[in-house]
Amino acid sequence: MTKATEQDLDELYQAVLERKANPKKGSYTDYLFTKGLDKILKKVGEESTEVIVASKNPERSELIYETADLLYHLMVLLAEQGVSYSEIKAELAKREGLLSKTKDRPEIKDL
Ligand SMILES: N=c1c2ncn([C@@H]3O[C@H](COP(=O)(O)OP(=O)(O)OP(=O)(O)O)[C@@H](O)[C@H]3O)c2ncn1[C@@H]1O[C@H](COP(=O)(O)O)[C@@H](O)[C@H]1O
Repeated sequence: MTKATEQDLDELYQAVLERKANPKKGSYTDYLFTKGLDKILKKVGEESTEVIVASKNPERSELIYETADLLYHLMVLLAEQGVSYSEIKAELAKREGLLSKTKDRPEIKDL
């Protein structure tokens, strides 16, 4: 468990999964699961746009806020679609291996 002032993505994904397994009245996460995939996709789209807009604002706090919103909605999407966050981490780890092998291969460095 990270300290109370931080929440990592594993913990966030677990909290979202827990809410899916045990719906709670008044919970926004429960509201999204009840509305279903199209609503979740709409939120992912909106939050992605908000990250783009925030990136143009010199005030970094807006980008931090909108990125947190996007990551949360992505975790809800993964849970809805039955994809675990561990699978995303495994995919990233595979790429790390791939990219380290490309270091001596300038012709594929842009992969
Ligand atoms: N990390 C989040 C989180 N980030 C953002 N949000 C919610 O996402 C919504 C985004 O705001 P918007 O203005 O875009 O959406 P809205 O207008 O309220 O809703 P829509 O009408 O667009 O559906 C807000 O209601 C936020 O409260 C979150 N809601 C929950 N979590 C975490 O999810 C877990 C489960 O929480 P509950 O949802 O409270 O059960 C806990 O760990 C929470 O910390």
